[in-house]
Amino acid sequence: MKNAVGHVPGLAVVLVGDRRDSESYVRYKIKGCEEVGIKSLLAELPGNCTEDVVVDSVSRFNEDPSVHGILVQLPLPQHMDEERILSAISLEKDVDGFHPLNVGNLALRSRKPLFVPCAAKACLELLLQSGIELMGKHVTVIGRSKVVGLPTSLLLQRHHATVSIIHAFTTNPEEITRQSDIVISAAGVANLVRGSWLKKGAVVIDVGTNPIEDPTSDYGYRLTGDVCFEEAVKLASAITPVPGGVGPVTIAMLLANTLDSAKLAYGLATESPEL
Ligand SMILES: NC(=O)C1=CN([C@@H]2O[C@H](COP(=O)(O)OP(=O)(O)OC[C@H]3O[C@@H](n4cnc5c(N)ncnc54)[C@H](OP(=O)(O)O)[C@@H]3O)[C@@H](O)[C@H]2O)C=CC1
Ligand SMILES: Nc1nc(=O)c2c([nH]1)NC[C@@H]1CN(c3ccc(C(=O)N[C@@H](CCC(=O)O)C(=O)O)cc3)C=[N+]21
Repeated sequence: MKNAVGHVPGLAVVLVGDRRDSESYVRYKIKGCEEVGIKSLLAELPGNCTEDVVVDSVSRFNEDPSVHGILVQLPLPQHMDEERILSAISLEKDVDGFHPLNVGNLALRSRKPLFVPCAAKACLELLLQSGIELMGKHVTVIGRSKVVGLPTSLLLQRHHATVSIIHAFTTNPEEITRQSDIVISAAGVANLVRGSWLKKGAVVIDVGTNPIEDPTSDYGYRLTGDVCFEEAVKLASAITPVPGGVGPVTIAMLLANTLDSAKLAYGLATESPEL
């Protein structure tokens, strides 16, 4: 085994524009890096810059050997081609797991992606660490985005769960969730999932982080989940709160992906960890 002393993992974050929520999520990520000894680099670009400027920034981080993970904070400004920018991140540094090849390899059970998106990994980690069996269980994922819903549903299928996916065009979503052993909500709609949507004993994971106005808070808003917690907590056998639930675990998974990437780069690991 090679001596790991002196090897410092590095994470580069590209933040385009000045959305307050994005700025605060990026701050959490950088704080997380500081806490565990990962070097962080931040490229802050103006919202009106060109797509090429963002791609150039990504390319510089691709070339930088001290950087093992690159994250382009989403959403990007409307005028930018998200697909092009995310595809510019080199596969070995795609710690967000959004590169089409990583997504494709997650979908193909005969293959293994280098990195799995952090929020999906966080949901799985919460379930596994809580000793919740997945094989044969009916899991409903609300949302099908590249960031959360899609990778979560793919990852759970790899763990042999039977997965239903609900999106904005699903009629009678509550009929589906009421039959589910586990409900994972990532719709970005405050209080979407009511107590009446759940069967007794269901496991509920609330990924949603929705800002709602709150004049009593320092920032004028506070975060609430997709799940009506007061109702759901009466039925659920286990439930995650917002804040203080999936979010901090997502950050931990980003740090874990960055460490895994550094290990591969320094030859301290030969393949990505099992999913
Ligand atoms: N805690 C954490 O670690 C993280 C939290 N988040 C939070 O998770 C939430 C989702 O994020 P993200 O996936 O990026 O958001 P997107 O807006 O990209 O995706 C939302 C998904 O939810 C679906 N949806 C929207 N409204 C409804 C509805 N009324 N009923 C059913 N489905 C609906 C959409 O369907 P359609 O495809 O049909 O449009 C879409 O697939 C946000 O609140 C975000 O802040 C995100 C990442 C990490
Ligand atoms: N390229 C990219 N990758 C992402 O992973 C990504 C992204 N873009 N864009 C936005 C969403 C959102 N997201 C969150 C991560 C952590 C918390 C989090 O830690 N929340 C805490 C703190 C909330 C607070 O108090 O402000 C909590 O829920 O307790 C929330 C949301 C990652 N995302």
